[in-house]
Amino acid sequence: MDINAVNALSYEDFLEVFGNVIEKCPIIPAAVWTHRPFSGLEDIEAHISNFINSLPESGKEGILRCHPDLAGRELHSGALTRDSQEEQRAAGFTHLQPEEVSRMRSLNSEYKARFGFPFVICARLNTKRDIMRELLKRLGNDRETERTRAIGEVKKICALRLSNLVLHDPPNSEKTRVA
Ligand SMILES: NC(=O)N[C@H]1NC(=O)NC1=O
Repeated sequence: MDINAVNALSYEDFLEVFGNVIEKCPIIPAAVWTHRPFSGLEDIEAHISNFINSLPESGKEGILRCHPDLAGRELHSGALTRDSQEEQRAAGFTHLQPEEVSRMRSLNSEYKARFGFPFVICARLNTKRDIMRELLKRLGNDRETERTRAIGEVKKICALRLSNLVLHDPPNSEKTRVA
């Protein structure tokens, strides 16, 4: 879909397509829709980022809490969103050894007990080994540093989800090619 097609979407259709670019937070694309017409993919991304930045800390933590655990129980129960399932598969979490599953679950619990929100990282940009190493390292952060870090990862996840939905071509390039 190119940006002209995005700008032509009704509110309902926009939400249907972009509703999960921030995991289980359709209110974010719903708020951003008001800013149409978008000049391109980066413009949508910037509006989403500004909206998130404008939230109080409790709102940012709320976004983090909408994310499922990596290698959590939902991975094999079919309860994940299609996006999350695919991202966790890409990082290698669908084929963990039993000891890796227990390690991830115990680190995830430790992290949640320390910060009050789940550990979030962009799975597509990391291998399972990187993720385990980061989880251990980030456990040493303070809550504010960690909240900021995790929201940065939410934005990376969003950028990749958006790039799967919107063509990078500048507007009208299709028409130019056809002509
Ligand atoms: N907890 C967590 O990081 N979850 C996620 N990361 C990602 O790339 N997709 C997710 O659902």
